[in-house]
Amino acid sequence: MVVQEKSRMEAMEGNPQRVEVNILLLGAHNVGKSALTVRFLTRRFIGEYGDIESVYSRVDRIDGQEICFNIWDSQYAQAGEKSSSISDKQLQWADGMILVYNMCDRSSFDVVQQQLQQIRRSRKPSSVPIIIVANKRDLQRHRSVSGEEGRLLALSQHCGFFEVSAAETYHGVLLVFHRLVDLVKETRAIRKSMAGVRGIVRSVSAVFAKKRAE
Ligand SMILES: Nc1nc2c(ncn2[C@@H]2O[C@H](COP(=O)(O)OP(=O)(O)OP(=O)(O)O)[C@@H](O)[C@H]2O)c(=O)[nH]1
Repeated sequence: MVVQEKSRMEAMEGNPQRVEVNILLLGAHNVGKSALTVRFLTRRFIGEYGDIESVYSRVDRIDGQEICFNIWDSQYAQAGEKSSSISDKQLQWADGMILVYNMCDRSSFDVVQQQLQQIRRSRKPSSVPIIIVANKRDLQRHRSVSGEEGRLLALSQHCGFFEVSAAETYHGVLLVFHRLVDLVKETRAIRKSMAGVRGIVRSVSAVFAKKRAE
């Protein structure tokens, strides 16, 4: 009996389940969405990136659990192109989002605020974890958005916040993706327990309704 319990515990600790997490990268043109994606996937910064919108995958083992990152590196439409709004397909697909701006370009910070508003209008607040990323930290001597402003926006919108340089370091970028996975897992756990509570409330209500009818 004791042996059985031990092997069950070992199986749980080894957790063979693979967790899939869909991450959508948003933000204005040229802020470094592809650079962050490529840095995370390959550890490299290659300098120039094509204009292809794609979904990439990478599997990592975090705390003994296999995590499959699916990353949608979106394209921001430039002036004269089609609408730059986030599509319903993107909103439905994403388990978590990374909103990127270039700390040296204030207009890209404005785009993040607009995109946040669009997300909040289309989904229930706090239903999707979001991390705001100020990129190009290596150029911070030219910064036009202070760290304080970024942090305040993140606080007011219940988002995570990081300042990174896709050009300079892999570690900071890794932290962003791993933090988002933690938030997605927390959100899923909350949803699951809420569903459990709703189920109990429904059963109790049904019992009382039956008793009243008798
Ligand atoms: N100095 C510096 N340059 C960066 C950094 N991240 C990206 N870049 C450069 O910024 C430019 C735009 O990077 P991309 O990753 O293509 O930007 P994007 O947001 O994917 O752009 P779109 O796909 O057009 O929406 C490229 O020339 C990159 O080399 C960074 O952290 N520091």
